[in-house]
Amino acid sequence: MMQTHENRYGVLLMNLGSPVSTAVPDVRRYLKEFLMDKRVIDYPYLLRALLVKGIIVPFRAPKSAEAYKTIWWKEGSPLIVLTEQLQQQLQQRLPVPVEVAMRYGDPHPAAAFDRLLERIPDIEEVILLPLYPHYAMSSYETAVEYAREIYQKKKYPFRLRVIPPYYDEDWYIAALAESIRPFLQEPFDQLLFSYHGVPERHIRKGDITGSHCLQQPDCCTTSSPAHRYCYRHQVYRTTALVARRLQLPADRYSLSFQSRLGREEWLKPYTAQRLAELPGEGVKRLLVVCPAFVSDCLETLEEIAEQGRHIFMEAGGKSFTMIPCLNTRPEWVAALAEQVSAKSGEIIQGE
Ligand SMILES: C=CC1=C(C)c2cc3[nH]c(cc4nc(cc5[nH]c(cc1n2)c(C)c5CCC(=O)O)C(CCC(=O)O)=C4C)c(C)c3C=C
Ligand SMILES: [Fe+2]
Ligand SMILES: [Fe+2]
Repeated sequence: MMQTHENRYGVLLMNLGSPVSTAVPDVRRYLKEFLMDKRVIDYPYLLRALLVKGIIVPFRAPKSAEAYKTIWWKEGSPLIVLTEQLQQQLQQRLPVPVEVAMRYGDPHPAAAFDRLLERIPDIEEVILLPLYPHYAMSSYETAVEYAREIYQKKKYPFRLRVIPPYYDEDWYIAALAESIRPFLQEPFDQLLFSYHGVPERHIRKGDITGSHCLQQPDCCTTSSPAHRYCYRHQVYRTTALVARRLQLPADRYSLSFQSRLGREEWLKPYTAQRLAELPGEGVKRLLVVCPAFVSDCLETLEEIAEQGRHIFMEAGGKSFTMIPCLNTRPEWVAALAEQVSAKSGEIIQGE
């Protein structure tokens, strides 16, 4: 690849990560790393260690391993395979190197930074593109802070630029809405936007005003500087913008939160509960989309497409259609390529 001054940069796609296999010890190792993250389970270290290593992981690892077995592909974890395919597709559209890193497990961000440096020894900038459209302490924030820590510790010679959360950006909304549009051609009663949940406490903790989030029912639709870090506001916004673009009336779509873990109150309504209730409310033909995930993964392929479908059909549903994540849709790849080329992100380090 011929390097001019303008293209002495590289791209790093960052996603969550998966276990290396569906064997219980591998799932245990992955869950430990994931749940010991202080931004995921944000209790004091000793309490977190006791809870995670003593209670959650021993019970959850065998169950999660079984769940992973139902969705695993011959090439590996869908999340990893789809992220690598996205990398390859993006690479075909860009004149600069594209690498992948995961927040948990492999490939590690240090290995990805090293590869970028190897591919362009005089590289000036790395653009970090988190594959999370919304800001949450347990997703976007932990990925970016982890990459930043490694970047600072290893004193890399390039700048690090980060693409901010894109939950309300036209290029993301257009790609998401157009991925949904073909599914609206068949008769349906409602489109459910199911987002990964987080504890309500995380939302209050991230409130930079200290007095806005979850203090009144309409906090997320009342303008506030807190929204920059409010996951609930951001998913409401994505939903409203996609619905507007698709001209969906208010009674044809709704929003819920999935994947709750533990006993705390998480964002509501819970997806599993709504799936059990919807048929009784006359919603018999359901479409489901999961916009918190860019790549299909355990939480879409197993929790929604398998378990969620079962709950809905048992409750009297007639049809359940799962809309795939953006994965490697050409419009999505093209939109990402354009964003990266525009270098519109914030320089977080090395200015
Ligand atoms: C306290 C626990 C968790 C929080 C908070 C959380 C937030 C969060 N997670 C994602 C995206 C993904 N999570 C995935 C799996 C997964 N999530 C948790 C726990 C929390 N997530 C666990 C324990 C697991 C592992 C599987 C299981 O045992 O249920 C995945 C899929 C990974 C895969 O390999 O396919 C994704 C993706 C977001 C976006 C988020 C906050 C908004
Ligand atoms: Fe999760
Ligand atoms: Fe809010």
